[in-house]
Order: sequence, then structure tokens, then C-alpha cells
Amino acid sequence: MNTLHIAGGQVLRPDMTVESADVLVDRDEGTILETGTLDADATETLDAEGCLVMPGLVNAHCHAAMTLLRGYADDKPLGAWLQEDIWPAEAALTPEDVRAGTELGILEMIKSGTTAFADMYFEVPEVAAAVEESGVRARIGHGVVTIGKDDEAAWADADESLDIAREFDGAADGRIRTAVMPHSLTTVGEEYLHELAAEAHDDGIPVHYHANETTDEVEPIVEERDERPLAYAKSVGMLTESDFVAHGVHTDGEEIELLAEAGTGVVHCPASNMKLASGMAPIQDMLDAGVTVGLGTDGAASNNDLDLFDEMRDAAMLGKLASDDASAVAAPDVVRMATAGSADAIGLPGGRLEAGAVADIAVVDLDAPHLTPANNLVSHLAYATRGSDVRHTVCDGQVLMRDREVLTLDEETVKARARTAAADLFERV
Ligand SMILES: CSC[C@H]1O[C@@H](n2cnc3c(O)ncnc32)[C@H](O)[C@@H]1O
Ligand SMILES: [Zn+2]
Repeated sequence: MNTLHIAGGQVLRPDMTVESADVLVDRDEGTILETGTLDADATETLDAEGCLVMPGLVNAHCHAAMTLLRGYADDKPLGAWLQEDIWPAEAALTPEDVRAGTELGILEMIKSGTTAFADMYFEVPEVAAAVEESGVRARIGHGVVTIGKDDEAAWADADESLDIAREFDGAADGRIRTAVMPHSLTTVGEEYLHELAAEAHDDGIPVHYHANETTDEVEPIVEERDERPLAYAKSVGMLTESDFVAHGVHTDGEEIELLAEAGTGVVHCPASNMKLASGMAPIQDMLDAGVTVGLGTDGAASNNDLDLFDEMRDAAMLGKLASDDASAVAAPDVVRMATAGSADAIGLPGGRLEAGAVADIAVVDLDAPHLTPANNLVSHLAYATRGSDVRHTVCDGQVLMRDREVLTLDEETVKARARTAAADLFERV
């Protein structure tokens, strides 16, 4: 059998306990065969002495190509940031730019232990190619915006989202799944939302969109329709078990109940919410109500990195402030959010390290001053670990990074291509 032996580490179990154990992976099937004390004669070995072996992190809401726009526009609220800076720059992006930015984003994610992500953008065939080449897992989709477009252009955009979702679902040996992705409840008209949700669900494809991110986005819906945004989302068919929303910052108690009843996932993006001053999501209330909550970075222009360890710390800190309670959004909650919660929210396998699960794994080196002493490793993951502490990354049974060297992408080439693409882009805009 073609196997990978991750040897000599401690393993993070799905119940958030930690114990010394090896991990044996079936490289052909891309699954975990067993964990325990193993004397394996494996095809390939990864040394995990002094390390914590954990499920690969899942970035449940991202725009990976926005790495090209990192630091391009800071210190503005969402509306002004999008309209004055981001959308004009994105209008000048070429397919090659999207490929370069997505590769850079994936490189950053692999180097910080992320093995899967959900991505909303355009030029999606380029996103798919980057996912295929790099070996990660992703749920990808074309983001639809219909406001400011005539009917023909709006339907063309909506159709592109459906066509792309149908074409790429199952690509890259099943590592790529898709979703139909209307940008938000205010940037896409009601008739398009209806049609997108109905057609997507007919084909078993989920719907992903930004919702309840800012008060500026909630108020017009309430004024115009006399209902909250997530009640509106439900009425157009976009609040089902397979669907997942990004943000959910300004979500009231009734909307939280709607999410819990429907089984719709929420992706919390605390760094983006703080940077754009969007607000504080009621995450502890959502967890208490049984909502599936995942964690996302959003794009690198509103974060400004794609490191989910940062995001876990931000989620814990902001969750306490939002609840005015230091016991809220505790360390095990955020580790669960960044692993199983995210995987469940976006409907990809992963997030759990156990026999039979997909072999999507991050190996964290504990030998750093900021992780010493190793009093509580779950606490360390939530509050002290940095993406740069990740030593090896494995996805679908394949080693993507060994001893901090990424094997599927050439780091220097990816960085150089992204630098050139960004410089050329800013010259054009
Ligand atoms: C149409 S593709 C996706 C679209 O979303 C934009 N975007 C990035 N971050 C956010 C955010 O926090 N809220 C809303 N929209 C966002 C991105 O720039 C693309 O245009
Ligand atoms: Zn977003």
C-alpha cells in the first residue's frame, strides 16, 4: 500500500483532547487509515517529533486573488472601500492577474496550515487551475453582481455563475466543489436571487453570499421589505442546509433561529469585520443556538493576511467583547470553528483527524518561545500559534509542504509573478 507515516507527534482529536500518536495515511485514497502507536513501514514519512498534528485549517470565506490588492486600500468602511478603490481596481484585472493572485493566496494558506478554502471571485477557471496545481481542496464560485447592469448583462453574469458551478464541480479528482455565489442581498436583484437559488438547488449545488455585514446593508432591506435580511434570503430560497453566508454581523435573535432551523452555515470573518469597522457578530449566541459557524479570512485587502491562526485569536478576542463575557467564544470553540465548523459550513470533507477522514493535516512545530511552556495546546492554537509555526501541510494524502518547503508551487516564482501583476495593475488603474 502507498502510505504516509506522520511519526512521533501529539495528535489533536475531534473532541479537542490531545494525545501522543502517529498517523498513518493511505496516499492513494487520500484518507487517514489509523492513529496510535504505529510501527509502520511506510512509503513516505514526515517527522512530527515535538509537533502537534492537527486537521488542516479550513478558510470558509475568501477571495484569494485579492492578495494582489493587499495594502492597496486601507482604513475605510466597506462601502467606500469597495466603490472608491477595490471595484475600480478589480475591473482592470486580467485572467492572468487572477491566476497570479490566487496562487499567491494558496501559497500563503499552505504555509500557514490551511488545506481547504471557499472562494468567491471571477475568472474562476483560473482559480480552478491554481487549486488543481497546488493540491489544496476548495469550494469555488463566480461572484454575481447585478446592480448597475442592464437586464441582459445581469442575466449573463447570473448564468456565468451557474455554468461555472456546473462545469467545475468535482474537478481536480474531486478536490474542487462549487457553489453559486450571488455577491450579497443588496447587490443582486430579487428575480436573479430566486432563479440562482432554484437552479443551483435543482442541481444539488449550494449558494454562498455575503449577508448582514454592515448596518448600511441591513437597513435598506428592512425599509424596503419590512423584513430582516435573512427572512428575505429564506423567501428567495437561499437559506437551506447546503447554503452558507459570510459575516452575519448584524443578525438578530430571530435570524439566528432561522439559521439554526435551516442548518445554514455562517462564516465569521473577525479581522475583516474589525478592519472595516463593520461590527461584532453575535458568535456566542449563534453557537448557543446550534448554528454551524466556520471561520474565514475574507480577502487579503481587508485582513490583511490569510493566516487562520490570526483569525482564531481575533475570533476569540472579538467574541468576548461582543458578549461582554470573557468566557465567551473560548479556545476550543475557535479551534472547532477553524476546522470542523468551517468544513461543515461549506460542505467539504475535513476538519477532523480520525480514521476514515480525509487526510488533510497540518503539523505545528511547538518549539518556539511563544509556544513555551506547552501547558495547554488547544489554548496555544487559539491564542499563541502563528501560521509560520506550521512545519508540514498535507492535503488529500499528498504532502504539499515539507519542513516549510512548498512542494507543489515554486514559492519564488509565485511571489515574483504576483509582484509584477500587482505593479502592472496599479499602473493601469
Ligand atoms: C463579485 S466577486 C466577490 C466580490 O466581493 C468583494 N468583497 C471583498 N470583500 C468583501 C466584503 O467584506 N464584503 C463584500 N464584498 C467583498 C470583492 O472585492 C469582489 O468584488
Ligand atoms: Zn467577502
